[in-house]
Amino acid sequence: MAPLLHAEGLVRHLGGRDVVDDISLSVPAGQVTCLLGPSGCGKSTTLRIIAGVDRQDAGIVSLNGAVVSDDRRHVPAERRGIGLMFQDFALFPHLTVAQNIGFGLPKGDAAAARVLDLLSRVDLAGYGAKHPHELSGGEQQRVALARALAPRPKIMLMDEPFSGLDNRLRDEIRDATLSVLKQEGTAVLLVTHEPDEAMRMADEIALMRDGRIVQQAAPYNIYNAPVDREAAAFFSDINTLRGDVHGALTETPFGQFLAPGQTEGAQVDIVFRPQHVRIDFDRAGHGPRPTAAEGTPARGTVLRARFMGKESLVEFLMDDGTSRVTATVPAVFLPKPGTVLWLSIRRDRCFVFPCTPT
Ligand SMILES: Nc1ncnc2c1ncn2[C@@H]1O[C@H](COP(=O)(O)OP(=O)(O)OP(=O)(O)O)[C@@H](O)[C@H]1O
Repeated sequence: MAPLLHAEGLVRHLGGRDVVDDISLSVPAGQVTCLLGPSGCGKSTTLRIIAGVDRQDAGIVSLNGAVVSDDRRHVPAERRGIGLMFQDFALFPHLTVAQNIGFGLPKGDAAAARVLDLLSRVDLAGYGAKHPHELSGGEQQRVALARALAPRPKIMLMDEPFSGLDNRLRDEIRDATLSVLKQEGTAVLLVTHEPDEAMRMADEIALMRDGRIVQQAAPYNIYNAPVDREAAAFFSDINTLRGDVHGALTETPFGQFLAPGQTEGAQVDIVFRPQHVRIDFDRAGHGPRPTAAEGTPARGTVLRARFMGKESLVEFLMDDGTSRVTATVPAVFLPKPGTVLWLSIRRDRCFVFPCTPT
């Protein structure tokens, strides 16, 4: 089946550079895709081009199998059959909640029934006669969602739709929004700079950097098979051990790692997340035995330990005198600085990348 949204080779020059630099992207029916990346990487510009509120310098946008924008054609935003939701919900202050939701619908019984149905779906049954100023931020967000969904768009384009909300409310509203979008079967392209939000919402994440998509995959795959060190670091803290390649192997305090495809003498980074480090006590200068899964353990000295709420973060200087490793441990584990402990790392959770500047 053809994707609902397909963008091919999008380019946008702004301020003397390509802020969108050859973006290609597809969103299938009913699927949530998150455009994720740091501030300024070009997410919003990409979304605005797809919405039709900005125009690309090169590339094609197709919706439902029909080209809506290329170098000759440009269907305006309001005729693309898309739902739009931006950071500021921009409800009409002088209209009631029901009038806001029904704004884009032809007047009639069907519209009234659709408004009532949406009010109950977003858990605001009975709120139809209120005005936006009488609602909390979370309630206003739900009205904006209902308004965008009212004309039954096949695709919703959302730009940081939860960023104006209180932290405590955000998770709840994200889940509720996702459930309404899934019930309606709407495909979604959602822009966010928060990895947690993308992991929570997305069927697929398109990770952006400097105007390009560097990796597009399901959340599990993007987290567990990042394309490079920066992609790994975008989702959590990471540890990096740098080493030289000799005979396709790299020596580290945790034994040798395979560095396939790397040239002799090149530098590589062995990257792993703090939650994949296991800590053992020192037994008169010995640690645990090496295992196939965890490889050779290495000894380190605690530099600092901090309690972070759900877990503790312990930083080590390894016995080689230069490598530093951070481990996260569930609950409270606060060894004193200077304590000697042994660390093992999950070999299947280590990534070997060509060295990039830190
Ligand atoms: N009209 C413009 N003129 C010049 N530069 C622009 C213009 N609009 C955007 N930019 C620049 O293009 C880059 C990409 O902007 P964009 O808003 O798409 O990024 P973003 O990834 O959505 O960032 P954020 O998460 O901060 O919104 C930024 O560096 C921005 O300063």
